[in-house]
Amino acid sequence: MAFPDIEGGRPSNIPGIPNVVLDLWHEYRVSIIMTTLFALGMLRLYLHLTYTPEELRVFPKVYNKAPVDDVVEEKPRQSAKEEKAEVVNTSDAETKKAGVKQGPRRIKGDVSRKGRASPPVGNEASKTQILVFYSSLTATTEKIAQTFVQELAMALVPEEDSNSSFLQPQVLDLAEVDYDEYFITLPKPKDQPTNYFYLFLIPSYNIDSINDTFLDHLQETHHDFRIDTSPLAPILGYSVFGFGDKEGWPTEEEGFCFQAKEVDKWMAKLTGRKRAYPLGMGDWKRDGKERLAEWRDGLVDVLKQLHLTGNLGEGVPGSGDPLESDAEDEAGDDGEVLVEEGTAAPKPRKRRGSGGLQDVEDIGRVMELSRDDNDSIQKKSAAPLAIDFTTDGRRAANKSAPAPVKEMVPKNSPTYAALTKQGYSIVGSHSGVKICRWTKSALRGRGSCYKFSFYGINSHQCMEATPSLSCSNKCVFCWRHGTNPVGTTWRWTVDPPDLIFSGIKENHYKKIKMMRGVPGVRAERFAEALRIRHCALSLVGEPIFYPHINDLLALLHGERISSFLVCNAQHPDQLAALKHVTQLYVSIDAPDRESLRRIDRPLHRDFWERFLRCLDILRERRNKQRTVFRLTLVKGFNVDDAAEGYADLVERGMPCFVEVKGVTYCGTATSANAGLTMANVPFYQEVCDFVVALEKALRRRGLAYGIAAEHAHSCCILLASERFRVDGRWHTLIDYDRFFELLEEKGPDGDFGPEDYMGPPTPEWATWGNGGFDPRDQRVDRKGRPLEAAA
Ligand SMILES: Cc1cc2nc3c(=O)[nH]c(=O)nc-3n(C[C@H](O)[C@H](O)[C@H](O)COP(=O)(O)O)c2cc1C
Ligand code: SF4
Repeated sequence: MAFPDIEGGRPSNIPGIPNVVLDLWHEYRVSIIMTTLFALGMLRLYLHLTYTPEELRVFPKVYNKAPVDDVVEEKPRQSAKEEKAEVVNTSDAETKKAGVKQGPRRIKGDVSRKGRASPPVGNEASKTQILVFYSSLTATTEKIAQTFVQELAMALVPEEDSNSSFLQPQVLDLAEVDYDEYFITLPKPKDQPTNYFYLFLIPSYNIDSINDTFLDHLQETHHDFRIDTSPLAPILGYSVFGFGDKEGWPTEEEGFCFQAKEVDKWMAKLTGRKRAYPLGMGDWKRDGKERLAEWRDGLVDVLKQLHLTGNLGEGVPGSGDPLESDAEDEAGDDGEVLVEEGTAAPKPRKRRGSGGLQDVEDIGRVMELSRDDNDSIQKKSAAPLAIDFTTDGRRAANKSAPAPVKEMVPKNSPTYAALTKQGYSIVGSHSGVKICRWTKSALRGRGSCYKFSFYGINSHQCMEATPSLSCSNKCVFCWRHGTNPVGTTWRWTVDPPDLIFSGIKENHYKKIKMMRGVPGVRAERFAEALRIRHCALSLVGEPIFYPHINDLLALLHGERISSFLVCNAQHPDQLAALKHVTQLYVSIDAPDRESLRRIDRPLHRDFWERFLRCLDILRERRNKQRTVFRLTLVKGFNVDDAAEGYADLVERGMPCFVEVKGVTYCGTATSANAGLTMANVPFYQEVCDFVVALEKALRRRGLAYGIAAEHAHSCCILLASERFRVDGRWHTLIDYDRFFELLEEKGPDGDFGPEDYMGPPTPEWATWGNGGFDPRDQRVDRKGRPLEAAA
């Protein structure tokens, strides 16, 4: 039906709209649309300029208290520094007095990435205020906190020292404090410039509690885009201790101390990782007091150090040390032979930026560069001034031998720089020490190396070192290949053993201390790690190459540090002259002459004769030294049909143990020379199959060996002589105290043997078929994600 047109009586096409409107629309629609859009735009702009956003309620849950709502006057901008986000708090009383309307707090200003600077520590005018925050439902922690603060005061603020730079520590209940005042900004100092140090005593509850509110607050603060992500960065440091109950929550996975872990995590974020001491944890019914005392002592040391040096020390934020990283170190550990990501043909490699870290494998390249670029250290030192320590120990000591002239790794050489960048500490001119990845892993409760499962070595108390960075082999699978000085003779200056001993210890402890701020480090293990109990002399190079190896061993043993010495079976004279070590390894990289030549690429022409002589020496000394054959399996090189050949060697050397380990893949760089790839790394099942075949081959020869233990995590299996099976149970662990007693009683050449310091039975979880992962720890993947414990 058509409608009559108003003007012309023309019927409209759209029902209900007169034609005149439509005509007007058609004529002016562009102008109408443009005008409307412009008007809308103006309106939006107006609203934007005049609208005041909803004020922030950072922490709505404040206990039975009126919220402290601070209104901040926006200050005129004066300088870039003053453009930081600023949160101003006043107390309730002040707020009321000023007549300020109570309401949510306003935060104005730009987001700042850096926290307010603290007054310089150590400055006489500035004091350090320790605040001990606690939560408590059933009052245990409250009581503990009161005593704890007194103990802390006694250690840091002695009565006789009225000038102490520490103020009396204060204890604060998290159920009572105003979180805005302590956990968004810092409390305003009263009389003098004050630095704050936060400590937390946190029990865990799996029910709704003050802890949840507190944690919510920390989390919200961190995520609030209006607040600096690290608003607590100005504090000097923090540390957390958790209480839990192992009866109800036996493991961390089951919730033991889970809220202390959370507080630690969020405080790390809010302070810009100022964890001054590792997270401590204690079972209030069992070891709580002891663990707390240990944690307190560690903290007191850190605080004293802080006041001496003005900072938290290396490895803790501010130092820029790579150890701060949460990432696991990829570098190899003791005797862990790493296959580099190989390519068939060598390719020219790009030089990295000078600031970048070098890979372990890059040392080789740097060494080459050092040879070329740096006045050819190696070429110069190749002068005929050699003392051959590898053929005859007595000749080596001959006074008529020309004096050595060169340092093996001079301080100003690129090799030195590359090694130190790698995390090696070079001690003297030819020794090195490096904190091993298992040491770090154990400190963080992420598992220990196989030596814990097999021999009871605590990885976090183990130092990995070598007195000789030089070696006489060029093994194809060695990640050190081409990187270290090589030679059949010692052509360098010889450092005294005491210098090496004190240097390796000092550097090891320094590296351990750098782990203090690393996430996940456990206070208990950290404290234990400050006492070296074991030394793996195997890091790089050939320890037995060092002319005073026996003296160095005596120094280690003198401090009751056990010695695991790994040698490459190329120095029979040194081996024969070696005095007692706790465990003596010989690397057995191939079952026959040709394979050995192909794999180890020894520098000695008579390598096979040397090798066999070493096995004979081992056999002769098997009742004196605790001997081990170390087999590293590299698929395609020394695995296929090799069991019989290895069995022959075992028959000849009759070691106490045979450790079989799959080569470890390290896919961080190309090595080229080795030409090995991931395909050369045997699967664990293949290692198992090999070991079973080897055991059978040994039994066929009438040799009494059995598969005693395994550590699937590092692809390592242990065959043991039946000498170490007592009453049907394997006894592969070592009684270290007994070893030292025997040594002290009978001397380094004394007449005692491996059975004399045999330890208790191998733990069930470590025996063959049970995986071997330390049940106390949490297994993680390379990215730190929890994994199921190895079956
Ligand atoms: C209700 C309740 C829940 C708990 N939940 C846990 C827990 O999840 N994990 C844990 O390790 N301990 C847990 N515990 C143990 C407490 O953390 C431990 O007893 C602590 O010492 C209590 O401290 P307090 O007396 O200061 O409240 C819980 C205790 C209670 C009473
Ligand atoms: S023995 Fe010591 S150095 Fe060797 S892997 Fe284990 S922890 Fe590391």
